Amino acid sequence: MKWMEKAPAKINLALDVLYKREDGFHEVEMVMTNVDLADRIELAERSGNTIRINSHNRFVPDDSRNLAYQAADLLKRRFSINTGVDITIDKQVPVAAGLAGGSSDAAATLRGLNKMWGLGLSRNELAEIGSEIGSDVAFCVHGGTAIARGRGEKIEHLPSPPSCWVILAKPTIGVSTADVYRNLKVNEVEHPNIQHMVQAIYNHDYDGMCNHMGNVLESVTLSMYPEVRMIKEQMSRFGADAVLMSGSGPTVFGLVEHDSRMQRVYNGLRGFCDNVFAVRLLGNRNEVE
Ligand SMILES: C[C@](O)(CO)[C@H](O)COP(=O)(O)OP(=O)(O)OC[C@H]1O[C@@H](n2ccc(N)nc2=O)[C@H](O)[C@@H]1O
Ligand SMILES: Nc1ncnc2c1ncn2[C@@H]1O[C@H](COP(=O)(O)OP(=O)(O)OP(=O)(O)O)[C@@H](O)[C@H]1O
Repeated sequence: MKWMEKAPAKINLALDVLYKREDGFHEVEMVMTNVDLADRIELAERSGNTIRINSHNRFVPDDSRNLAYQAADLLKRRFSINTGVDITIDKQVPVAAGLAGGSSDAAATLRGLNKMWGLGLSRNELAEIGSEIGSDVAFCVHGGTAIARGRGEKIEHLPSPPSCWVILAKPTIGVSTADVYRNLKVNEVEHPNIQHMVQAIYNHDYDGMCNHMGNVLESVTLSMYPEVRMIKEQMSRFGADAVLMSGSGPTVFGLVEHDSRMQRVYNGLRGFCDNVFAVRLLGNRNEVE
């Protein structure tokens, strides 16, 4: 029997870092939401007791470094499962992009194996297990739109934001999340107002959402990689309503309300950047059911 799960990408509409903690992680407060760009995960029972990763993408590790592998391994150990699993990853989300592709694959694997192995775990239980793999996994288990706090694992659900187009543009560099956090000087950056973003979402206020986007990690990545700044500038020039880097980057996203404007921004960016996507903001939890 085979199980299919969707693993959608996330963007950070707002990302604030409050302070560096004693465990080396940073205390964050961020508003995250899913977009309609997703990997597809196929899970199949496998004879023997091993986990095998299949992927056609050369940047995706096929061993225990893969976050989907780690998700299966955690469940197997914790619940003494003695059967194997084949995990096939149809990679659509760019790798090392700031879009939580690997975290979402891990989350989809947890959701799928929970069903396949009949574990009966709740979303909260799966998210707690997922947060051992990475800070973004808890959000990805739940999906939708949420405020994430702690190191990213404390999730408070929000309603869906106003619907719009999201243009994603990823320059051909990979960014190390650890490097970006390491280079952040919390007291020297401009902090976004998370409460204003949350209020805009509750009010279904598109302009408010655009006006309160902000990411403290952006200035760090921009100073390390000038090409990210160039893409931001181009996206604004072609007419996106608001433009921001997602997570630790390097992907830049632009929100666009109107279809006609979306084509102009998309076509304009294609001239500068190989990896450009025009997708819808999802933000609805049912998308990962
Ligand atoms: C940038 C974001 O993607 C925004 O959603 C997340 O904060 C990072 O999530 P992630 O990639 O799942 O991060 P993890 O795999 O847990 O951590 C990678 C590295 O980032 C740093 N890190 C991550 C999360 C956090 N709250 N504080 C940190 O300092 C740590 O050095 C850690 O070793
Ligand atoms: N299933 C996976 N898909 C993609 N990359 C993976 C996966 N598992 C492990 N990795 C490794 O993780 C690294 C980061 O990939 P990923 O696409 O998750 O980054 P990201 O989008 O920047 O994540 P985040 O936004 O959570 O920081 C890659 O360089 C890759 O080696």
